[in-house]
Amino acid sequence: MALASGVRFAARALLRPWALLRGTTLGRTEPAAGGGGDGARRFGSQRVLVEPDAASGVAVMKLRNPPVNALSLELLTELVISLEKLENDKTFRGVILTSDCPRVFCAGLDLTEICGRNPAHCAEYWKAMQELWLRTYLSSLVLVAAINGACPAGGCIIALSCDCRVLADNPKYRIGLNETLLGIIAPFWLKDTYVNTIGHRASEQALQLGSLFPPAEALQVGLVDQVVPEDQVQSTALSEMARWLAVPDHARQLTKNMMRKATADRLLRQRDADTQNFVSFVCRDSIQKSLQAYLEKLRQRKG
Ligand SMILES: CCCCC/C=C\C/C=C\CCC/C=C/C(=O)SCCNC(=O)CCNC(=O)[C@H](O)C(C)(C)COP(=O)(O)OP(=O)(O)OC[C@H]1O[C@@H](n2cnc3c(N)ncnc32)[C@H](O)[C@@H]1OP(=O)(O)O
Repeated sequence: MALASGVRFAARALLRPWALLRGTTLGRTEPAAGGGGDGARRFGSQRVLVEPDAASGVAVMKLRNPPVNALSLELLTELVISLEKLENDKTFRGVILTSDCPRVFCAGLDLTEICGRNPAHCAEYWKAMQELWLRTYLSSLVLVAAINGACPAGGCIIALSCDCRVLADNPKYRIGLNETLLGIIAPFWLKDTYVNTIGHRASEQALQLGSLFPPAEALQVGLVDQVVPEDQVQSTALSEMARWLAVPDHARQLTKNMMRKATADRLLRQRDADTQNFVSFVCRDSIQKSLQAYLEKLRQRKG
């Protein structure tokens, strides 16, 4: 698809400067425990584990950046690269995104990447965040989020950019965009994604209040498509995947593109300005103070 290859090109251009990733071992392939043939070989990187099943054309991609899968620059980069690898391999038609960390799907932005960092680092970090969103939101693959833990803010961004969301029924696993409670603001493209998913009024309310929805409410508002017992998240995600894969790829992909292109284009048109806004916003003294205070609170709150 022309758009997808355009984004792919942009991703490659953007990714080049990150070649010197700290401690990254990309492209490693190893047999899965107890696995045998090609379909059981897994690959990935330090922070993203990919379990491909060639027979079904579905890969399970697990975030593993303990303790809470905070979106560090490395994790963002490794997610983009792993997804690109699967997109370039015609064997694969779908990806299930899930967490390898207990109780947390993804804690959102790694606040240590934007607290006390210089503007150049914050800019590099935000570009990586934009890239992951563009890459997932416009992916030609079917993406199903198997949300097996808490899913605030940036975690919710990842889930929202998938085609379908299955959430484990545990009251501790709340999902939503809680940015305002940290004294920060969701960027326009994230707001757009929220509105596209749950509608204008519900987004207006949830964004201002920084609502984190427990499973039943998340289902009711349309933030997730299914809520199931924790031990059925993976199997339900696979059933959902089968439903989406029953549709011919070209028709589904063109329809996805038709539904999402305008939202993505809005960011593509003003990506640099969005980065500058982010940097000047988070580097303000007052915002740095709120982020530091929030991090401190998180560190003191145990259990
Ligand atoms: C006017 C101009 C406008 C311009 C606007 C432009 C741009 C907009 C600006 C910003 C947009 C940002 C969009 C996205 C934002 C985000 O994602 S912000 C991050 C939000 N995330 C959260 O609020 C989640 C915080 N974490 C938690 O609530 C919990 O940790 C949990 C995920 C529910 C898990 O709980 P639990 O299992 O109990 O684990 P702990 O709380 O004990 O945490 C373990 C350690 O992990 C550290 N940690 C947790 N979250 C983060 C994080 N997000 N970043 C970094 N570190 C994190 C926590 O401090 C613990 O560390 P220690 O073990 O104590 O060292």
